[in-house]
Amino acid sequence: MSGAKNNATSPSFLSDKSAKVFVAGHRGLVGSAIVRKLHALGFTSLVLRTHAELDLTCQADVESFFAAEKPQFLILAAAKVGGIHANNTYPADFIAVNLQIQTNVIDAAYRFGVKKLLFLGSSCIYPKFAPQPIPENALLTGPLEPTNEWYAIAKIAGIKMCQAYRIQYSWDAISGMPTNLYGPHDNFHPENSHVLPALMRRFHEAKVKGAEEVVVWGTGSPLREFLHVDDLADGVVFMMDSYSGLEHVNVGSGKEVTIKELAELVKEVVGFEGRLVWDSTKPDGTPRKLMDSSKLAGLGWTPKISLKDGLVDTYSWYLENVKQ
Ligand SMILES: NC(=O)C1=CN([C@@H]2O[C@H](COP(=O)(O)OP(=O)(O)OC[C@H]3O[C@@H](n4cnc5c(N)ncnc54)[C@H](OP(=O)(O)O)[C@@H]3O)[C@@H](O)[C@H]2O)C=CC1
Ligand SMILES: C[C@H]1O[C@H](OP(=O)(O)OP(=O)(O)OC[C@H]2O[C@@H](n3cnc4c(=O)[nH]c(N)nc43)[C@H](O)[C@@H]2O)[C@@H](O)[C@@H](O)C1=O
Repeated sequence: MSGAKNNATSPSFLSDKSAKVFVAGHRGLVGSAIVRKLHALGFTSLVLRTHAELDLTCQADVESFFAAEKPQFLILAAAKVGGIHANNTYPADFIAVNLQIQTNVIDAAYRFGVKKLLFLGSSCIYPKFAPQPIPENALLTGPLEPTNEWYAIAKIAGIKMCQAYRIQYSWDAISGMPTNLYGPHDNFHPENSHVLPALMRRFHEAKVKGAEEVVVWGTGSPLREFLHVDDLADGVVFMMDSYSGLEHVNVGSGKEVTIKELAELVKEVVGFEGRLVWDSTKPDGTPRKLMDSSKLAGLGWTPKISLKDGLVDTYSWYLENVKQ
């Protein structure tokens, strides 16, 4: 990353709590956590639009929105998101919708005077067999995991778009790469969600029905790193205030578990007492994707919420908000 004009900076994010901040995707897992965090910090002028109010895949509508609202800061948490099955089943949606949203939003944000933008990618941008823990510079060093390469290609394009606008226009666009996330407002869809909310719902429903077994996908051997979304929101605000660089930044917990260990933990938190049955016809995906988050730690940020505490918090949210 040498030789680039990458020193664009903007005024401190936290110094003006009345600044207009557009949180795109504010009803999702990540966007809602960022809104909670910004409200707790005293931000008074958040700009929020649901998907129904503003379809970010529509360039003309995005332009009209920016022309009218002129936000000063932008956190891009709107995207087409899903677990391994959804990624594998709807590749056209994952590449097209994500390219459309991020291209429209990043370009309009620059042209309509946003001072700083943070783009959210994902740990799936890295090669399937990247060195572990995965450093930022492992990007584009090997083939991607096939189950999510369409989504990953879109996310890589988003990182590169932020870099290109920083280099050509000295514009303060940064990218954060979160690991697998979970928490309140997650998607608990039985097939299209990520593993943690999928298992929480399946164990809960099995407990209520008195079922003897629950099916879990794959072999149980893949390793995953999980971060509570409130930690991510804290990290995003930290980056908005403290990071202005060309390279994307990993945001992880630094702790990994096998899917089998995760399943046992979710089972315990939910209180399901039956057996686990492994469906090895379902894909395992990447064998391991622990990120090296030492760059963010070196800047002064570390996560706080343990997986066990985060699961208890998420299950209590699920009981109050989702279960029938
Ligand atoms: N969940 C995870 O484990 C991880 C997520 N990330 C990244 O974090 C970001 C947020 O993900 P997450 O919160 O989990 O996703 P969610 O699916 O929970 O939320 C996505 C949000 O995007 C909005 N949205 C989707 N399509 C459009 C559209 N065409 N126009 C306007 N808004 C739209 C949705 O709006 P509405 O609610 O109104 O429909 C929703 O608020 C994404 O960039 C994702 O890649 C990265 C790593 C892991
Ligand atoms: C965040 C990340 O999320 C996706 O990648 P992933 O990490 O593979 O995500 P996942 O949560 O869906 O699965 C994790 C593991 O868990 C196993 N597994 C068991 N039982 C269930 C189950 O019931 N549902 C799901 N979804 N998985 C299950 C599953 O077989 C796999 O081995 C990317 O597509 C991409 O979107 C991305 O960036």
